[in-house]
Amino acid sequence: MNTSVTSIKLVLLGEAAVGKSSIVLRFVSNDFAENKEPTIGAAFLTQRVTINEHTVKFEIWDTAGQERFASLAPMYYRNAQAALVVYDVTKPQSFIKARHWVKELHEQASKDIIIALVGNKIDMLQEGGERKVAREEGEKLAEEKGLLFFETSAKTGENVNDVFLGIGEKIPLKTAEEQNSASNERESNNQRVDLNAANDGTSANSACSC
Ligand SMILES: Nc1nc2c(ncn2[C@@H]2O[C@H](COP(=O)(O)OP(=O)(O)OP(=O)(O)O)[C@@H](O)[C@H]2O)c(=O)[nH]1
Repeated sequence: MNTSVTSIKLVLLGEAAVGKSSIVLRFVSNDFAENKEPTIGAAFLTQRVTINEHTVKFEIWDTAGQERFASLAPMYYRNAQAALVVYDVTKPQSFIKARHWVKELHEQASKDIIIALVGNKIDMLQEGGERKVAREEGEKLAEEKGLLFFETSAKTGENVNDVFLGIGEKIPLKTAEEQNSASNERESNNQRVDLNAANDGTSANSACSC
């Protein structure tokens, strides 16, 4: 069995209140909060999972969706190996915003970034909420742009783990030596990220004024 750990730097992007932090909370703590406070700046959390007998450590940057924080996003996606672009299936405007994020990532992020398009809050459809973004619209965008596609509910947990496992399965699992040299390279490119990453297993809400 391969005992090396592959770290995957992953960023979440999407309009405010689509459920980015809730998806992370479900994945990391298997929990949900009805009235979650908006993220300020960004939050950092980690979670380890086993994929094909290999340990993968997700280093997760959960960015704030509010417009006033939009200029900070490049700092978080610049060296990311994976991104979740999240929208709310009951909010068409959030799907338009998701399209913009996909375009920006393809123009500005690492050329081999793995992107998952995630339509969240599908539980609301069972509770009388009206679907405003058809599943086919999401699938079409994902197919056109080469993205993974999922519909999720952070509230019930439906498909949330599958998003992360899907990403983990797409990223080549590295040997320990390759992993060390990749993280050294990332360290020199982005010291701020790795300073925060030292807080393994904790979450940090960092109000960033940079
Ligand atoms: N019904 C339902 N509500 C959800 C779901 N995910 C999140 N919410 C609710 O939607 C609201 C916003 O969720 P957040 O996780 O804070 O959204 P966010 O995208 O991180 O928001 P910002 O931090 O402002 O960018 C909260 O009240 C959550 O409880 C879901 O899957 N279903």
